[in-house]
Amino acid sequence: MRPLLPTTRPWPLFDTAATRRIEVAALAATPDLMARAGHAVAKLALALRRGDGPVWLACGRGNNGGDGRIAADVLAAHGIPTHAALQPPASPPSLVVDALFGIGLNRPLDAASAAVIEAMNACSAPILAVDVPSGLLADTGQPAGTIAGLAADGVAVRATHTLSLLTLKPGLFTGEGRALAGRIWFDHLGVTPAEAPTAWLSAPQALPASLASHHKGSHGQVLVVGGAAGMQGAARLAARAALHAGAGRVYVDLLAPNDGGPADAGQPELMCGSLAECPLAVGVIGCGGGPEIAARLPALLSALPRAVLDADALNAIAASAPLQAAVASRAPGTTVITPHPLEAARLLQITVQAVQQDRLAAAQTLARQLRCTVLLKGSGSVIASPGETPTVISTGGPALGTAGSGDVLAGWLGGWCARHAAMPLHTLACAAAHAHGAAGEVNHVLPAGELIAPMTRLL
Ligand SMILES: NC(=O)C1=CN([C@@H]2O[C@H](COP(=O)(O)OP(=O)(O)OC[C@H]3O[C@@H](n4cnc5c(N)ncnc54)[C@H](O)[C@@H]3O)[C@@H](O)[C@H]2O)[C@@H](O)CC1
Repeated sequence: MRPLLPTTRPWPLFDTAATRRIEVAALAATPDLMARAGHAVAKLALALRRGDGPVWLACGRGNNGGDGRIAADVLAAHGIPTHAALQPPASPPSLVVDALFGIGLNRPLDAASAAVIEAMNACSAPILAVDVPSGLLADTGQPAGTIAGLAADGVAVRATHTLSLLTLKPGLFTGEGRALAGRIWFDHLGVTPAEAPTAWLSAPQALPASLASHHKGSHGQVLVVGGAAGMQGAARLAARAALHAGAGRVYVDLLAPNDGGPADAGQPELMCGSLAECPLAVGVIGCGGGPEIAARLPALLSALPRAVLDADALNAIAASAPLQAAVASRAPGTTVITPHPLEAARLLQITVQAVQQDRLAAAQTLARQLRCTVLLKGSGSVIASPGETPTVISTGGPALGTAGSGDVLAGWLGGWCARHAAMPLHTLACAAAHAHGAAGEVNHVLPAGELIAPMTRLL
């Protein structure tokens, strides 16, 4: 057994309904699934235990608790002191096994359950969550919350490790799931699902290498339109990213007066240009665009063959039904939008909380409404396109939470759309988001422009 991430292969994710169907189908041939699950938990528990104290197994009433009770028996058979109860042991535990709730959690927590979760979180020992950290919804990666009036709303186990059993669940990889699950392990219990996945978990994607005969004309053009007064850096970051992603030519159309100056004094390869000069370019539209971008959008949306729409372009589209219709009427497979949760909320006319409550559903709804690829940013970015199984990005971290990081992603994606013109936008969006996330997995502050060099090294 080894931790799942980082992964070199994509993994299928299955929501609760699919997991239950898989479980029913598997139980016919493999009636000892729970014994397998309990043994897997015990095996990992043995490896994670720190010190000589008892292993505290907090076991709920359902099958998640059943896994925990079998693990307790296996550990005891190995001579490990165990404490299978909802109250903590008298002496500090060497490991906490959270087997309170798994995929069966389907309503807000009551005070008693919240208290058990808080007691687990208060332990200094590592916490191994069985299947899903208790309190977290397996489908969405959001805490189930507590019944009205409890102070501990949103309480969930903060696991150091989670052993996902039978299937991998989407909620472990998006929303709060990434923060609560800790290091994720997986045991398929010997079952190969026949179901189509609910979503895919991303892996690095190899893109086609250039041929020796390729030249700058083969590598496509990008036109970045944005950079209103005071926000020109956003457009320049996007343009630099497009350049380093390998676009043959990158033009910048700054919305603030540039008085004949260079597109970017620090990056002489970038050129000034406009829609009239490069009508066949991939558009990267909206980075630092301000309200001024709205007036440019109708012409850009009707002319450019491929477009990445970001930031203020999305705010303008959210505020205008004709612009929404213009996006939706573009040819299928030619448009990507890259909203963060607030931009997605504006586009969907719902709250940010509603977007975050079910990020997969929000991205899929937007993709359907605007008939385009949606890259919903945030912890566990989600890519959805009409007719495609969505992808959850397995990379990323808080270092990406800085101004300009989204501009780099939009520009990079635009660069890849230009260079790899034959590849589907959905694939390119997944690949770009994965690479961007991988570059951001550092434990130090990372100004957005400094994402570009590690992304280049990942090529
Ligand atoms: N059946 C099997 O053979 C297998 C079961 N597995 C385990 O079984 C788990 C699913 O088991 P269950 O379907 O029994 O579900 P759980 O064990 O997650 O919990 C179900 C129980 O909790 C109750 N409940 C839900 N939300 C509650 C709340 N907020 N407050 C209080 N009670 C609440 C439900 O009414 C139900 O009684 C998986 O997560 C996994 O750990 C896996 O080991 C795979 C094999």
